[in-house]
Amino acid sequence: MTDKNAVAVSRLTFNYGHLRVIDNLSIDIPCGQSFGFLGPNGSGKTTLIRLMIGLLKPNNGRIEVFNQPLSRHHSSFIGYMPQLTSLYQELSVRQNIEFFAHIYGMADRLARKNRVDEVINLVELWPKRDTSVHQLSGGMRQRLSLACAIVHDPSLIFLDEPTVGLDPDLRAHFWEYFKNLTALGRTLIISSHTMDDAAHCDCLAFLREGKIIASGPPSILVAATGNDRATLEDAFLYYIRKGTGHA
Ligand SMILES: Nc1ncnc2c1ncn2[C@@H]1O[C@H](COP(=O)(O)OP(=O)(O)OP(=O)(O)O)[C@@H](O)[C@H]1O
Repeated sequence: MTDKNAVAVSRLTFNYGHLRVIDNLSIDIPCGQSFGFLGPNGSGKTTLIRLMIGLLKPNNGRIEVFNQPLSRHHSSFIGYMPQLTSLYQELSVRQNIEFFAHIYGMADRLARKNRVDEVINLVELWPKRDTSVHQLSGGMRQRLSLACAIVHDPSLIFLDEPTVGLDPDLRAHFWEYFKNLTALGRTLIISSHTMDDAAHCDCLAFLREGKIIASGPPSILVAATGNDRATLEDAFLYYIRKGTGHA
Protein backbone atom coordinates (compact mmCIF):
# COMPACT_ATOMS: atom_id res chain seq x y z
CA MET A 1 0.00 0.00 0.00
CA THR A 2 1.10 3.58 -0.63
CA ASP A 3 -0.15 6.98 0.52
CA LYS A 4 -1.03 7.98 -3.05
CA ASN A 5 -4.73 8.25 -3.84
CA ALA A 6 -6.20 6.17 -6.65
CA VAL A 7 -9.38 8.27 -6.50
CA ALA A 8 -10.12 11.54 -4.73
CA VAL A 9 -13.72 12.73 -4.72
CA SER A 10 -14.52 16.19 -3.47
CA ARG A 11 -17.95 17.69 -2.75
CA LEU A 12 -19.64 15.54 -5.35
CA THR A 13 -23.33 16.06 -6.07
CA PHE A 14 -25.49 14.27 -8.60
CA ASN A 15 -29.25 14.46 -9.25
CA TYR A 16 -31.54 12.34 -11.39
CA GLY A 17 -34.00 15.08 -12.29
CA HIS A 18 -35.22 16.41 -8.94
CA LEU A 19 -33.91 13.40 -7.01
CA ARG A 20 -30.59 14.06 -5.24
CA VAL A 21 -28.72 10.75 -5.35
CA ILE A 22 -25.18 11.82 -4.38
CA ASP A 23 -25.10 14.59 -1.82
CA ASN A 24 -21.94 16.69 -1.38
CA LEU A 25 -19.84 13.55 -0.98
CA SER A 26 -16.06 13.61 -0.41
CA ILE A 27 -13.71 10.63 -0.03
CA ASP A 28 -10.07 9.74 -0.71
CA ILE A 29 -9.33 6.18 -1.80
CA PRO A 30 -5.68 5.16 -1.40
CA CYS A 31 -3.85 3.03 -3.97
CA GLY A 32 -3.41 -0.71 -3.48
CA GLN A 33 -6.44 -1.28 -1.27
CA SER A 34 -9.81 -2.93 -1.54
CA PHE A 35 -12.23 -0.15 -0.71
CA GLY A 36 -15.89 -0.99 -0.19
CA PHE A 37 -18.94 1.23 -0.47
CA LEU A 38 -21.54 -0.37 1.71
CA GLY A 39 -25.14 0.73 1.80
CA PRO A 40 -28.73 -0.38 1.42
CA ASN A 41 -30.56 -0.61 -1.92
CA GLY A 42 -30.94 2.83 -3.46
CA SER A 43 -28.26 4.51 -1.32
CA GLY A 44 -26.35 5.59 -4.45
CA LYS A 45 -23.56 2.98 -4.79
CA THR A 46 -23.98 2.28 -8.51
CA THR A 47 -24.46 5.97 -9.28
CA LEU A 48 -21.25 6.81 -7.41
CA ILE A 49 -19.29 4.15 -9.29
CA ARG A 50 -20.65 5.41 -12.63
CA LEU A 51 -19.60 8.93 -11.69
CA MET A 52 -16.09 7.78 -10.72
CA ILE A 53 -15.74 6.02 -14.07
CA GLY A 54 -17.03 8.99 -16.04
CA LEU A 55 -20.22 7.30 -17.32
CA LEU A 56 -22.25 10.00 -15.54
CA LYS A 57 -21.38 13.68 -15.20
CA PRO A 58 -21.71 15.25 -11.75
CA ASN A 59 -23.85 18.33 -11.15
CA ASN A 60 -21.13 19.58 -8.85
CA GLY A 61 -17.82 18.55 -7.38
CA ARG A 62 -14.51 17.15 -8.50
CA ILE A 63 -13.14 13.66 -9.20
CA GLU A 64 -9.41 12.96 -9.54
CA VAL A 65 -7.98 9.62 -10.63
CA PHE A 66 -4.31 9.08 -9.82
CA ASN A 67 -4.06 12.80 -9.01
CA GLN A 68 -5.40 13.97 -12.39
CA PRO A 69 -8.92 15.24 -13.15
CA LEU A 70 -10.94 12.30 -14.48
CA SER A 71 -10.76 12.18 -18.28
CA ARG A 72 -11.08 9.80 -21.21
CA HIS A 73 -7.35 9.17 -20.94
CA HIS A 74 -8.01 7.15 -17.76
CA SER A 75 -10.14 4.50 -19.48
CA SER A 76 -7.13 2.35 -20.46
CA PHE A 77 -6.23 1.70 -16.84
CA ILE A 78 -9.74 1.41 -15.41
CA GLY A 79 -11.64 -1.90 -15.30
CA TYR A 80 -15.38 -2.07 -14.63
CA MET A 81 -17.51 -5.04 -13.70
CA PRO A 82 -21.11 -3.78 -13.84
CA GLN A 83 -23.90 -5.12 -11.64
CA LEU A 84 -25.72 -6.59 -14.64
CA THR A 85 -23.23 -8.45 -16.78
CA SER A 86 -22.70 -7.01 -20.25
CA LEU A 87 -21.71 -10.29 -21.88
CA TYR A 88 -22.57 -11.49 -25.39
CA GLN A 89 -24.78 -14.56 -24.99
CA GLU A 90 -23.94 -16.20 -28.32
CA LEU A 91 -20.18 -15.74 -27.99
CA SER A 92 -17.93 -18.15 -26.13
CA VAL A 93 -16.01 -17.40 -22.97
CA ARG A 94 -12.84 -16.77 -24.98
CA GLN A 95 -14.60 -14.63 -27.61
CA ASN A 96 -16.17 -12.41 -24.94
CA ILE A 97 -12.84 -11.77 -23.24
CA GLU A 98 -11.17 -11.13 -26.62
CA PHE A 99 -13.90 -8.63 -27.46
CA PHE A 100 -13.23 -6.65 -24.26
CA ALA A 101 -9.47 -6.88 -24.84
CA HIS A 102 -10.04 -5.21 -28.25
CA ILE A 103 -12.22 -2.51 -26.73
CA TYR A 104 -9.53 -1.77 -24.17
CA GLY A 105 -7.05 -1.27 -27.01
CA MET A 106 -4.87 -4.37 -26.63
CA ALA A 107 -3.50 -4.22 -30.17
CA ASP A 108 -0.64 -6.77 -30.07
CA ARG A 109 -2.20 -10.06 -31.18
CA LEU A 110 0.15 -12.48 -29.45
CA ALA A 111 0.23 -10.52 -26.19
CA ARG A 112 -3.56 -10.33 -26.32
CA LYS A 113 -3.94 -14.07 -26.87
CA ASN A 114 -1.56 -14.88 -24.01
CA ARG A 115 -3.34 -12.52 -21.66
CA VAL A 116 -6.79 -13.87 -22.63
CA ASP A 117 -5.57 -17.40 -21.85
CA GLU A 118 -4.12 -16.13 -18.58
CA VAL A 119 -7.38 -14.57 -17.35
CA ILE A 120 -9.44 -17.60 -18.44
CA ASN A 121 -7.19 -19.66 -16.17
CA LEU A 122 -7.27 -17.07 -13.43
CA VAL A 123 -11.06 -17.30 -13.13
CA GLU A 124 -10.90 -21.07 -13.59
CA LEU A 125 -12.96 -21.23 -16.78
CA TRP A 126 -10.42 -23.07 -18.93
CA PRO A 127 -12.63 -26.16 -19.39
CA LYS A 128 -15.44 -23.81 -20.53
CA ARG A 129 -13.32 -21.60 -22.78
CA ASP A 130 -15.25 -22.52 -25.95
CA THR A 131 -18.70 -22.64 -24.33
CA SER A 132 -21.31 -19.96 -25.16
CA VAL A 133 -22.39 -17.66 -22.36
CA HIS A 134 -26.00 -18.85 -22.46
CA GLN A 135 -24.76 -22.33 -21.50
CA LEU A 136 -22.91 -21.12 -18.40
CA SER A 137 -24.19 -21.08 -14.83
CA GLY A 138 -24.75 -17.73 -13.07
CA GLY A 139 -21.52 -18.07 -11.08
CA MET A 140 -19.53 -18.85 -14.25
CA ARG A 141 -21.00 -15.75 -15.92
CA GLN A 142 -19.90 -13.66 -12.99
CA ARG A 143 -16.38 -15.10 -13.23
CA LEU A 144 -16.39 -14.34 -16.94
CA SER A 145 -17.57 -10.81 -16.26
CA LEU A 146 -14.66 -10.36 -13.84
CA ALA A 147 -12.24 -11.72 -16.47
CA CYS A 148 -13.57 -9.18 -19.02
CA ALA A 149 -13.05 -6.34 -16.52
CA ILE A 150 -9.42 -7.22 -15.78
CA VAL A 151 -8.15 -8.49 -19.15
CA HIS A 152 -6.18 -5.29 -19.83
CA ASP A 153 -4.58 -5.48 -16.38
CA PRO A 154 -6.06 -2.19 -15.12
CA SER A 155 -4.59 -0.47 -12.05
CA LEU A 156 -8.03 0.59 -10.83
CA ILE A 157 -10.93 -1.86 -10.85
CA PHE A 158 -14.56 -1.03 -10.07
CA LEU A 159 -16.72 -3.97 -9.06
CA ASP A 160 -20.44 -3.31 -8.65
CA GLU A 161 -21.94 -5.97 -6.35
CA PRO A 162 -19.46 -8.57 -7.67
CA THR A 163 -20.47 -11.40 -5.36
CA VAL A 164 -24.26 -11.00 -5.43
CA GLY A 165 -25.96 -14.36 -5.95
CA LEU A 166 -22.76 -16.39 -5.51
CA ASP A 167 -22.65 -19.38 -3.20
CA PRO A 168 -20.31 -19.08 -0.17
CA ASP A 169 -17.61 -21.21 -1.82
CA LEU A 170 -17.47 -19.09 -4.97
CA ARG A 171 -17.67 -15.88 -2.93
CA ALA A 172 -14.57 -17.04 -1.04
CA HIS A 173 -12.88 -17.68 -4.40
CA PHE A 174 -13.72 -14.18 -5.60
CA TRP A 175 -12.15 -12.74 -2.48
CA GLU A 176 -9.02 -14.79 -3.16
CA TYR A 177 -8.83 -13.22 -6.64
CA PHE A 178 -9.42 -9.76 -5.17
CA LYS A 179 -6.73 -10.20 -2.53
CA ASN A 180 -4.26 -11.36 -5.17
CA LEU A 181 -5.05 -8.22 -7.19
CA THR A 182 -4.44 -5.84 -4.28
CA ALA A 183 -1.24 -7.76 -3.42
CA LEU A 184 -0.10 -6.84 -6.94
CA GLY A 185 -0.78 -3.17 -6.17
CA ARG A 186 -4.12 -2.86 -7.94
CA THR A 187 -6.87 -0.78 -6.33
CA LEU A 188 -10.33 -2.31 -6.02
CA ILE A 189 -13.46 -0.24 -5.46
CA ILE A 190 -16.35 -2.48 -4.57
CA SER A 191 -20.01 -1.79 -3.96
CA SER A 192 -21.97 -4.16 -1.80
CA HIS A 193 -24.82 -4.46 0.61
CA THR A 194 -23.55 -7.66 2.20
CA MET A 195 -21.62 -7.60 5.45
CA ASP A 196 -19.62 -10.60 4.29
CA ASP A 197 -18.05 -8.56 1.47
CA ALA A 198 -17.61 -5.61 3.78
CA ALA A 199 -15.58 -7.63 6.28
CA HIS A 200 -13.06 -8.52 3.56
CA CYS A 201 -12.39 -4.92 2.47
CA ASP A 202 -9.29 -3.07 3.72
CA CYS A 203 -11.37 0.05 4.11
CA LEU A 204 -15.09 0.86 4.00
CA ALA A 205 -17.41 3.78 3.53
CA PHE A 206 -20.98 3.43 4.82
CA LEU A 207 -23.30 5.11 2.33
CA ARG A 208 -26.80 6.30 3.11
CA GLU A 209 -29.00 8.52 0.96
CA GLY A 210 -26.01 9.61 -1.11
CA LYS A 211 -23.89 10.62 1.89
CA ILE A 212 -21.00 8.90 3.63
CA ILE A 213 -21.96 8.47 7.26
CA ALA A 214 -18.66 6.81 8.32
CA SER A 215 -15.47 5.47 6.78
CA GLY A 216 -12.41 3.54 7.90
CA PRO A 217 -11.07 -0.01 8.27
CA PRO A 218 -13.80 -2.51 9.30
CA SER A 219 -12.19 -3.15 12.71
CA ILE A 220 -12.17 0.57 13.56
CA LEU A 221 -15.80 1.02 12.49
CA VAL A 222 -16.82 -1.92 14.66
CA ALA A 223 -14.71 -0.74 17.63
CA ALA A 224 -16.43 2.67 17.53
CA THR A 225 -19.67 1.05 18.73
CA GLY A 226 -17.98 0.36 22.08
CA ASN A 227 -19.36 -3.19 21.98
CA ASP A 228 -16.71 -5.87 21.51
CA ARG A 229 -19.30 -8.29 20.14
CA ALA A 230 -20.59 -5.86 17.52
CA THR A 231 -20.77 -6.83 13.87
CA LEU A 232 -20.41 -4.54 10.86
CA GLU A 233 -24.19 -4.49 10.66
CA ASP A 234 -24.30 -3.18 14.24
CA ALA A 235 -21.67 -0.60 13.29
CA PHE A 236 -23.78 0.55 10.32
CA LEU A 237 -26.83 0.97 12.58
CA TYR A 238 -24.70 2.72 15.19
CA TYR A 239 -23.62 5.34 12.66
CA ILE A 240 -27.16 5.78 11.33
CA ARG A 241 -28.41 6.45 14.86
CA LYS A 242 -25.44 8.67 15.61
CA GLY A 243 -26.20 10.71 12.48
CA THR A 244 -29.78 11.16 13.62
CA GLY A 245 -28.80 11.88 17.22
CA HIS A 246 -29.83 8.43 18.49
CA ALA A 247 -26.41 6.79 19.09
N1 LIG B 1 -31.51 6.15 -14.49
C1 LIG B 1 -32.11 6.57 -13.38
N2 LIG B 1 -33.08 7.50 -13.44
C2 LIG B 1 -33.71 7.96 -12.32
N3 LIG B 1 -33.40 7.55 -11.08
C3 LIG B 1 -32.44 6.61 -10.95
C4 LIG B 1 -31.76 6.07 -12.09
N4 LIG B 1 -30.84 5.17 -11.65
C5 LIG B 1 -30.97 5.13 -10.31
N5 LIG B 1 -31.92 6.00 -9.89
C6 LIG B 1 -32.30 6.26 -8.49
O1 LIG B 1 -31.14 6.71 -7.82
C7 LIG B 1 -31.11 6.19 -6.48
C8 LIG B 1 -29.77 5.47 -6.28
O2 LIG B 1 -29.70 4.35 -7.16
P1 LIG B 1 -28.38 3.45 -7.24
O3 LIG B 1 -28.65 2.42 -8.28
O4 LIG B 1 -27.20 4.30 -7.38
O5 LIG B 1 -28.39 2.80 -5.77
P2 LIG B 1 -27.62 1.51 -5.24
O6 LIG B 1 -27.13 1.85 -3.87
O7 LIG B 1 -26.59 1.07 -6.23
O8 LIG B 1 -28.80 0.45 -5.14
P3 LIG B 1 -28.76 -1.16 -5.29
O9 LIG B 1 -28.08 -1.71 -4.07
O10 LIG B 1 -30.23 -1.51 -5.33
O11 LIG B 1 -28.06 -1.49 -6.58
C9 LIG B 1 -32.32 5.29 -6.33
O12 LIG B 1 -33.34 6.07 -5.69
C10 LIG B 1 -32.72 4.99 -7.76
O13 LIG B 1 -34.11 4.79 -7.87
